[in-house]
Amino acid sequence: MESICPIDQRCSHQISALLQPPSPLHVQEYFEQLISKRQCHGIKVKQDGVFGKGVFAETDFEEEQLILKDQMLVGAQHPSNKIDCLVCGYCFKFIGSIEQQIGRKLYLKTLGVSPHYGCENDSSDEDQDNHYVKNHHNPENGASSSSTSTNPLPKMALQSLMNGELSLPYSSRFPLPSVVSCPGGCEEAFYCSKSCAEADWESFHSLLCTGEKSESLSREALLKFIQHANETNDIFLLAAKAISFTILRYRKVKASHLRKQENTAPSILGTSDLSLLLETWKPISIGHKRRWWDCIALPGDIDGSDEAAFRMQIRELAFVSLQFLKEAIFDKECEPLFSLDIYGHIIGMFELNNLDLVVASPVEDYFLYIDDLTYPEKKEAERITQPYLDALGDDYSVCCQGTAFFPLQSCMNHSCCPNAKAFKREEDRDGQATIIALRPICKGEEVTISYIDEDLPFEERQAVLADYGFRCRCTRCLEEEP
Ligand SMILES: C[S@@+](CC[C@H](N)C(=O)[O-])C[C@H]1O[C@@H](n2cnc3c(N)ncnc32)[C@H](O)[C@@H]1O
Repeated sequence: MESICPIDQRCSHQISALLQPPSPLHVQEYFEQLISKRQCHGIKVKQDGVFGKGVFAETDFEEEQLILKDQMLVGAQHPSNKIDCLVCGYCFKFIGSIEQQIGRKLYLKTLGVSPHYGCENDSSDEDQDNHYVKNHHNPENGASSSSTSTNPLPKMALQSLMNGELSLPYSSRFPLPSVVSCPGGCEEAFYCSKSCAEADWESFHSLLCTGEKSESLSREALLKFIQHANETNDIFLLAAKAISFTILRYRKVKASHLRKQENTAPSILGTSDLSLLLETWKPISIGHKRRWWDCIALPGDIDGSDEAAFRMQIRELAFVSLQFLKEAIFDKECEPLFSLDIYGHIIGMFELNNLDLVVASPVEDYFLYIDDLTYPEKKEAERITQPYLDALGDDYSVCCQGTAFFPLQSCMNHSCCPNAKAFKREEDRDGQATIIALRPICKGEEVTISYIDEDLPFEERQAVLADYGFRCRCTRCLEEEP
């Protein structure tokens, strides 16, 4: 039976205001501000294209020229990747040291810590056919953890690597920022600097931290929410970040308004302000969205006659997740954000727009550097490094992987003959999205990327794009359509 969310009924007026597309003027102003902040003046977002919003060149670009570096609005490392890579929880740069990266990964594996922070083998089969998990727009090289570790090393050696007692040859050529702990004491989030720790705390983490300084209502409920997300779909963690971001912005803006009007009657405190909520929700309101259970493609192994039941199952999954989240961080003044309708639309927005978050690993660079040394330095170095490389197996090169919503990049439409692509260059070592021209692009031309492998045949491309909720009408598809 369908679960009823009382907030959907109670706040129907506010929910429809939140889901109303912002006016073209507001959209224009928002993107102009973003473009100026990002200093990527070669592009413009236009709203009147064939596919809604689109990004257009305001200048000529040469082949391989950088078009855009976009900062994410919300993003997260996949839980399963947290064993492989220790990265800043805000900017996603690798942190610690080469020794710490290697030691930590091997140590956690010897402890049998699984991607879901439980016992190994308890969930991997489930993942194989988990219909709720999807790969997002894949920029490039998304190497996945293959867990082919062969030769385990003694725990003592790994601990020495982690705590800095043991250093590996030439590792000082790959310096990483020192690890800064979470100010809330959760021991789950780490940062590259105090400023990243503070920015994350203020934007998202103060409500989602499970440490003793957490500002959540219930750390137990938060832990249940996180566990449920880790066991089902980590997109819920991203949705929680979007909600937390909006609540924290709402409180900040409201406090500053109140400071400005010191004489305002105290009764305004505690009353909900829809226009303020709409203002703080604006960055999310602008993203193209549909309800998750309406837009998700029907998996190939589900019969068409079971479609309604499948969509209901997804809706129920979101409902369960939302109940945990509500218990953990509910805010009466932002009540509509806890409606199932809004939750579904936030997740749908990620489904339709997100880009894979990929940051190359310095551990891979390190081993490649050792491999490139010449005799006798190489032999000497490998005497020490080879056991670690053997223990890591294929996993030595696993990059940071996650998913993120990028406000400007997400306005780029898809083409099966794109003129640009998401591509991390050697120097791009954090979570920003980087868009590069694939060929010369003239001023006025639309900048398009491919969300999928465009080398696939026509029907297969359409099947993969169904996951993104549309049938492609790019020039190539219109020509190839039978
Ligand atoms: C990531 S968004 C791109 C920005 C979007 N046009 C907007 O208005 O926000 C992807 C959505 O744009 C539309 N779209 C993008 N490329 C398309 C294409 N080649 N053919 C048809 N629709 C496309 C689809 O509605 C798709 O779900």
